[in-house]
Amino acid sequence: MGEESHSIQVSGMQFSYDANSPLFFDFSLNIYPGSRCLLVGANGSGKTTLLRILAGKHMVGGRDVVRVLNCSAFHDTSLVCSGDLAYLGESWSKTVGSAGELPLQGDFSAEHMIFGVEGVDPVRRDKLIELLDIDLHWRMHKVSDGQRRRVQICMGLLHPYKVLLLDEVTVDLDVVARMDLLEFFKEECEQRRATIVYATHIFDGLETWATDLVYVQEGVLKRSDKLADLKELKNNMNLLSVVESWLRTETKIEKKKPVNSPSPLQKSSPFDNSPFRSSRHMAYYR
Ligand SMILES: Nc1ncnc2c1ncn2[C@@H]1O[C@H](COP(=O)(O)OP(=O)(O)OP(=O)(O)O)[C@@H](O)[C@H]1O
Repeated sequence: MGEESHSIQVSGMQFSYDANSPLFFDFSLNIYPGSRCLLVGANGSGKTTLLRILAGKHMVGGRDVVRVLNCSAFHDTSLVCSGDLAYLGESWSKTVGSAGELPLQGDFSAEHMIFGVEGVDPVRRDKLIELLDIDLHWRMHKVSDGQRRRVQICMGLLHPYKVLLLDEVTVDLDVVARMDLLEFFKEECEQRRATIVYATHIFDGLETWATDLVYVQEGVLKRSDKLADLKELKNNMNLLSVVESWLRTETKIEKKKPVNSPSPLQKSSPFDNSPFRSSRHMAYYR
């Protein structure tokens, strides 16, 4: 990577919701331009919080602690205003970036929403509308969750971001829309050296998509690896199995495992009624 500077740089970050128990303590992370970085971890491990901190939604320490594109994520509002930093979070109302804070839903069209975003390259806009298969006549109070999500994603991507933070945004999309969107993101990273951090529990198709894997456990950075260097993948494990094994080790479920229960590396089923299958593990299938 030579002397290239990081697009995301977190140095010794501390953050707590509750003064008595810090979620992040002395947390550091560096991500290079052009990376497609998967952010993984159990429910409650801090992924959403980390993405929100990177998106400048929480003030954390001084100007040097959380840097995005060489600016302070919280203090330099130009990052978001310019569209250089885009964040697509869980809910419609949380979306920031080029699209700004969006209204929830109402009796207006998808066209009204999308064409209301100013300063947009029409070619990019048309490409996104086609990619996401959006019908501009959709009335936003009548669409399905997946259709609403498509419009949200479209608006969040209208400006050519340099850093994109994704928090489980593909969860409502059908498989075709999800794969097309992932391919689009890949192109954006390769052609423009955009950086993507994607928190997800769904690993289908990501072995060949992602370049980096960051694993967070209860606010602690446990792993930060190039996918190409992951020995488990080289040994023909798939990504789901790798992450599953890390999480199972973390929760020490194996200690309780009865003799006939499946191997921890075996792909689990959403219909498995095992008493050891807590709701956190069902999250793989959300
Ligand atoms: N607004 C909040 N106030 C207080 N505590 C919070 C708040 N948001 C999150 N937390 C706590 O911070 C921890 C990390 O939550 P976070 O949402 O970042 O986890 P996550 O890894 O994104 O989880 P998931 O995979 O379920 O989305 C959890 O213990 C959660 O209860």
